[in-house]
Amino acid sequence: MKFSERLYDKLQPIWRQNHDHPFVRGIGDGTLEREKFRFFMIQDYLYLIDYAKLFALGAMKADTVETMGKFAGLLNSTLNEEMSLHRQYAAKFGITEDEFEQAKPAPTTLAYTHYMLHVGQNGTLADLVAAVLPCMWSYWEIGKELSQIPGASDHEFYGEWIKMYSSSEFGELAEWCIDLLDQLTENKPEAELVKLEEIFLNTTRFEYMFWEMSYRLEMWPTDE
Ligand SMILES: Cc1ncc(CN)c(N)n1
Repeated sequence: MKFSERLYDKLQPIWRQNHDHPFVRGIGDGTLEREKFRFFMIQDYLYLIDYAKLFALGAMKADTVETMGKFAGLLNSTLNEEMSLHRQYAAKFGITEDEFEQAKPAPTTLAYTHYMLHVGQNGTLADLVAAVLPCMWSYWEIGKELSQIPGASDHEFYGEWIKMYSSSEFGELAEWCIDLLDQLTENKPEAELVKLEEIFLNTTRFEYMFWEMSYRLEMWPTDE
């Protein structure tokens, strides 16, 4: 069994919780309050800045020029394609560039990105890929599932988001990462696989927390 199949089978219960989260359901049926999506977009923009850095670290740790080039492509598509979706939504919400630049990460955003950057900086290439994969893979799964809801991809507000994450271009990037993790884990000892599983589990949990944070508009609990 490929390592990605083992991860997929093992983590289905948490993935289902992501798919069933009211934030995700609300995008799918168009009922999500715009204020929550606005909050999410700003936090996600900050998240993606750090996430893109993980791909730069991936290029550093890659042991072939081909893999290095793929990570460079992922960095480019995150900054210039995925984040352009956020810029388009920002324009719809009237969020200025300044507001994006001045925005501060919420605790969950900070914890999630710092965890990934810690793993990416201190771990192996396989550790890094295990950390970033739930992000790409789960959004692709969610995008595909929501795109099956009649009319969801044509929704005047949330349709663009669903189209981005259900697109074959996004899916190809996720598949490349899945294949890379499978290659990197071939013939690896069980102890190593258990460690990678733990990393993958942690960022899967953070994915759930990110939906929850956005749904609850969670910032720091102190008055400032
Ligand atoms: C929190 C989060 N996770 C995943 C993705 C998809 N790159 C995202 N934009 N934001």
